[in-house]
Amino acid sequence: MIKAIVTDIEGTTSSILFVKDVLFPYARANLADYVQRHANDPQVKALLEDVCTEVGEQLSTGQIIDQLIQWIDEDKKVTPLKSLQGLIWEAGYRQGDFKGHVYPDAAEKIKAWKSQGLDLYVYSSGSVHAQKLLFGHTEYGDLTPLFSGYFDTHIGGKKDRASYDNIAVQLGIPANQLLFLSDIKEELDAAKAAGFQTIWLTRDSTPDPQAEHRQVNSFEQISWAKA
Ligand SMILES: CSCCC(=O)C(=O)COP(=O)(O)O
Ligand SMILES: [Mg+2]
Repeated sequence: MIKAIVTDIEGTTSSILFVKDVLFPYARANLADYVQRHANDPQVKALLEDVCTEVGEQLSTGQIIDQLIQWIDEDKKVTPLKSLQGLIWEAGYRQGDFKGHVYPDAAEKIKAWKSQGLDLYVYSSGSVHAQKLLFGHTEYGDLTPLFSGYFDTHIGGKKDRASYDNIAVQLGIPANQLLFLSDIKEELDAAKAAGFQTIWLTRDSTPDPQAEHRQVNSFEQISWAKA
């Protein structure tokens, strides 16, 4: 029996191309200007210090910007980078430069599950702020009221079993009553090791019935046995 669903974003509810071709380039193009203008804001200042801690040395603002750009280019899931990206995307969403992409089948199922009484959570490498912005600005309107909570890399990396142990403890739900949805096998392996049920979104390829986690290419195909 499933009590709650925890979903990934990129490649699962939302297109990889939206993240890679819209969000990441927008953050890259606006990063230097944003950091220079906000370097003394307490929140940004703390994030810039976290970058220095992460690399293990004191860097100038220019060096921090270069490091952040390198991490964007390498798609590194480093917590201060993900937090800064969220702050930069905020302006893009508010100005209407882009909308948060959500596949129609995902939007429909998320609404249906919520109305059936399931609790829905997000677990993404994007910061909680970025997650709320994406689901708050979709072509189906604001989907954030459908979610009961959000997790990002502050709880741990998505390929680490301990992160899923922590999520289950925080939710107060036995892991075997939690369903995790993702497009990345290593994330699903970690969730399964923690006792979660798992479904693998393949989106652009035909599901493989022999795969280690049940594969589907649309939320429409997601179902489970009712105990
Ligand atoms: C919150 S949208 C931006 C997604 C993002 O920054 C990212 O790194 C994708 O991570 P995910 O864990 O959703 O695959
Ligand atoms: Mg993903």
